[in-house]
Amino acid sequence: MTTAAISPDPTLVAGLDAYRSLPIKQQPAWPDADAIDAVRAELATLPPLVFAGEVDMLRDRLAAAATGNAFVLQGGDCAETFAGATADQIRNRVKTILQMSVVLTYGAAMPVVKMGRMAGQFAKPRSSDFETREGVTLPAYRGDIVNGYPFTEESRAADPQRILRGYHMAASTLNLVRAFTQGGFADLREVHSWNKGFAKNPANARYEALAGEIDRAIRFMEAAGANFDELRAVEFYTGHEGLLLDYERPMTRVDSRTGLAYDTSSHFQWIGERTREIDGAHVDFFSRVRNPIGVKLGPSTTADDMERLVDRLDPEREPGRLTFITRMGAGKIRDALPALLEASKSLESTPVWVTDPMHGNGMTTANGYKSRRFDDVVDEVRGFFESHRAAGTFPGGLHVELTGDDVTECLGGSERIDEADLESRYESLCDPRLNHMQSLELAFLVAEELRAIS
Ligand SMILES: O=C[C@H](O)[C@H](O)COP(=O)(O)O
Ligand SMILES: C=C(OP(=O)(O)O)C(=O)O
Ligand SMILES: [Mn+2]
Repeated sequence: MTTAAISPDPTLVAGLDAYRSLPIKQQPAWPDADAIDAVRAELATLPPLVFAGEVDMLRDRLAAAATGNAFVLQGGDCAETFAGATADQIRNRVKTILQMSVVLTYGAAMPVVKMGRMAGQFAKPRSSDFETREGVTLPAYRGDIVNGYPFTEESRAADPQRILRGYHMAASTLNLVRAFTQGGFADLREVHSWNKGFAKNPANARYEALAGEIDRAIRFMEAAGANFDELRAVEFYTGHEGLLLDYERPMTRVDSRTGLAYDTSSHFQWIGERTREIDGAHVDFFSRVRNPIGVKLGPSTTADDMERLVDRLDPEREPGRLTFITRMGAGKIRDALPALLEASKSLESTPVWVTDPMHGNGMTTANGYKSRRFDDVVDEVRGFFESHRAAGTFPGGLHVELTGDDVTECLGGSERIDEADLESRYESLCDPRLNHMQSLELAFLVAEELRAIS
């Protein structure tokens, strides 16, 4: 039986553009208004990157995390780059997320909702609109979808053609992610092979031991007659900061099945700490799409801010619709988070509570690198679990900047990366990421925290 397509409601469509008359932050200064309009028009004709039905499925999965029945793992680069969209780098990131999720699933006996900060994480909010080097001031780098990283006038000028390139890079990244996660590579029976190719280190050895246990359990169950063919494919979702509305708006389409608007640039978008003002463009725009939406909450968030965000973004109080990603900083989380958790109890909303232990823990080293201490990351994660235990709320997920490569960007971990080591392999164009080993170490720690509450 076929169902007739629902035609778009003109009021809904007009509402999607309401943000254009609201205050908006962190957008590029496009030099040519006609050029950006032409790009928006072209983007609106290109196929969606995700299907609305998948978005609905993710909302259901997040509803399970909101109610204590699943855990969300979201990871990937701070800033994806066009040059970094290679098969090797994408595979290493996917493998790292799969490995972390095995550690969490096995440790906590709980389904893990897997999501990349991938296939669209190209736009960056910045503390300053400009960067000065040796007396020369140019526009700040805002991500590959806006301008180039090289410090020249030409490269730093915002170029709308980059939006179309960003779309195509997202499409090819997503295509490979889908191939890996649907085509047998992510089969749980391959649990050992995901560890291959990574340098030997203590976290890998611990992973290998766990993979051995999983293997034995699978062989036992297979011998007992279980059919594991369902393990061949895994659900893997994509998300990125919904920052550049000249990308998000043209990617938003009215679903012919339901007549509702979906931002088809990815399954999930989050609103950043710098763009979450209640009467601003971003909150208005994302209040009108059906995707599950995240909001970053920094240490200055008040209970009132949170309540107003719930009213705007989750008026129906629908589990899975809203995710709060807290990024307080290790020194502040134990003071800032408990009050929000308490206040949330009277809102009849069930947000997914996710910890981002990266963005509140930035520092600059004496030799000039943006970095983070692994110990601070761990401390914030512990503070997150402690606060939830005390409040009786569910710590529903982890959001981290990571790469599957052996970079040296964050300090510490059992490899004891120090300031001098940062010089050997610092590749991020924005914030420092956990490397493969630090990511696995963190997953083991989170699994222990989860086991303690289950
Ligand atoms: O990823 C987050 C932000 O874009 C980043 O932390 C901003 O960095 P900045 O302070 O160097 O602009
Ligand atoms: C910009 C980011 O974070 P926040 O909005 O929390 O600063 C980010 O996640 O890259
Ligand atoms: Mn970042």
